Amino acid sequence: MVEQIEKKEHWIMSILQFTGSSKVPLALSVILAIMSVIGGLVPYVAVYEILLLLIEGTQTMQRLLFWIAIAAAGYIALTVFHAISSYFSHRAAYHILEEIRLQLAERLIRAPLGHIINQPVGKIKNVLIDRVETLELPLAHIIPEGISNLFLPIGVFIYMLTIDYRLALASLITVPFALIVYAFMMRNFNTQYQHYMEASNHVNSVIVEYVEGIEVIKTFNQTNASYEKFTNAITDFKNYTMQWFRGTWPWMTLGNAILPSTLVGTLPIGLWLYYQGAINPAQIIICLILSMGLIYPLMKFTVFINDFKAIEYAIADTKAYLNLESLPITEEIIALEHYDIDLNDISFSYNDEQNVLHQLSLTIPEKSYTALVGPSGSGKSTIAKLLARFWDVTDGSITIGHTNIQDIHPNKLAKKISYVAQDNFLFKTSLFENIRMGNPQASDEEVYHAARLARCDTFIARLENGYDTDSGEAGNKLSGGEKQRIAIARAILKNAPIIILDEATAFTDPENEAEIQKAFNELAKDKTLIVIAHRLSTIKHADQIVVLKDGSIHKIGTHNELLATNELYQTLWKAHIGSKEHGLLSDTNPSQEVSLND
Ligand SMILES: Nc1ncnc2c1ncn2[C@@H]1O[C@H](COP(=O)(O)OP(=O)(O)OP(=O)(O)O)[C@@H](O)[C@H]1O
Repeated sequence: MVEQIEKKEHWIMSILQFTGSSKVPLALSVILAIMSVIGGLVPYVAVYEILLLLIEGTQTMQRLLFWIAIAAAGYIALTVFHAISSYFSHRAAYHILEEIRLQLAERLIRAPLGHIINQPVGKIKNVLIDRVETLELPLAHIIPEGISNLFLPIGVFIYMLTIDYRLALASLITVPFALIVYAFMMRNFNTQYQHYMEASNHVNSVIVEYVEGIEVIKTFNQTNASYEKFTNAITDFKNYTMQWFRGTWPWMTLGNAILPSTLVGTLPIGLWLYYQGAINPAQIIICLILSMGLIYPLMKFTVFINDFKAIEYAIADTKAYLNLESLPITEEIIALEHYDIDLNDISFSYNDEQNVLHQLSLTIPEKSYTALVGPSGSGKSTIAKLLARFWDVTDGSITIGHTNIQDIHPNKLAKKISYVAQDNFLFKTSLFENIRMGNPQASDEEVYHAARLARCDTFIARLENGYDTDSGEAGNKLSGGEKQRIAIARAILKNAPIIILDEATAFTDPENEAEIQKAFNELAKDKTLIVIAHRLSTIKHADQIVVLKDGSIHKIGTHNELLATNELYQTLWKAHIGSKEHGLLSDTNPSQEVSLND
């Protein structure tokens, strides 16, 4: 993700855009941090005054107590203002993180769903959780600590100038030398940091791949090769960071040794001025003390240089998602009178280069049953996803009830279509709540009824906690077919007039498959049904079967018409029957075969 660092806008400006209602806490945090710095200067002044009293011999208990009280008040102000500044900066930081995450979630919902599906889950999670989280620490700490580490030395230096400007300047004698060393150390910082981020992203993706693919790795006995890739990535990352560290460490040590050696200037010059009678003992003592503490806060501030880079990269990654194009959304609510679907001369390309659908036209009458068949890659799933507006068509239009789906508000469209995929996602809650998601207003009885219609009740009853079983716990115990039946129950509850069904390719259990068919039948009653068919025997009774080839409609007809006249359909049918005979498909027992219209 390092490829597109946002150059146009500085990250500070980007962060300010996310501050929203936390602008006031943020401003308060800055003001209080400055007040804390001023409080931090007071004890130095008090010590100087006490020194003066002692050297001049004018001290009285009352005067000494007065300055001690002033010093204590300054110290208390430093601590209290710093603490409150820190509180406000944390509040602002959490608010900014919340704002960024909400905006990201909003943008993900508005972006073409296909774009999101196309992204590796690990990458989105990485940005939404980890990258955004990296902002918290620096954002919360930069204001109170950054301001005090930067402004306290500046304040101390100004105070030294008021005591004796020559000693003040003498305290900076080492700074130019240290800066030269640091400049040398930082000469490749941007490039090195970019490489570091690349290496870090690589190692993260290899780890995610290793964990996600562990089943395949084991099945195909890839353990050694994959483990080697995994360990190599980790070792390479370690080697890279070590090499970077080795390259900078000597310079850092040298710079850190030179920078705080302020006594190199203040001690000889101070003594010389003292013997010249140009300054008094109080001036030399306080300047020596101040000069010794002058540089350390500045050195602490350098820690933030790394944090600034981390923020810059996190903001760039975040903005890459925030800048995702969003589907044009109409706010107008159009009432749909009926649900005929028309594909008018549609073409579609996933990558703006090559069309995968070519000027395709199709009419799907309301409450009819349409099956999409064709060789792998012919465009069946693409059509289904375009109907659900996961993407917008590149050319042409799709209408429902003569209304272009682009003119239907996405929430409304979502209400009208149930998309039952092969790989059905169960949310991390009970199976009962997973079904209820189809219609959050549904009563408990309606949920049970939908589950019964979708033939879920028997297998759910087998689970120890029944409907209350957590989906995570149940996930491992449920077959793909059983999960699909949960999705069907959800869709039955939703009761949308249009059903798109991606028929599962691989269910080996004939009993399960017959149950799925029965569940489909319940779902399909009185609905416009579009099935992406992988098993032709299940769609024999479809009103129309659309045979697709290379992204175009090859032929449309009923099963019998196509079997009699269409060569491609005959081939597909033979292949299907062949695989049945060879037991590759489960529906070997004709008695189990239940058509959708049975
Ligand atoms: N997300 C995607 N990004 C880019 N290209 C894609 C994407 N999904 C599908 N394609 C391409 O679009 C074409 C049509 O694919 P599609 O998945 O619609 O075919 P299909 O008929 O459903 O195939 P299958 O029966 O194997 O599922 C194929 O060439 C495929 O490689």
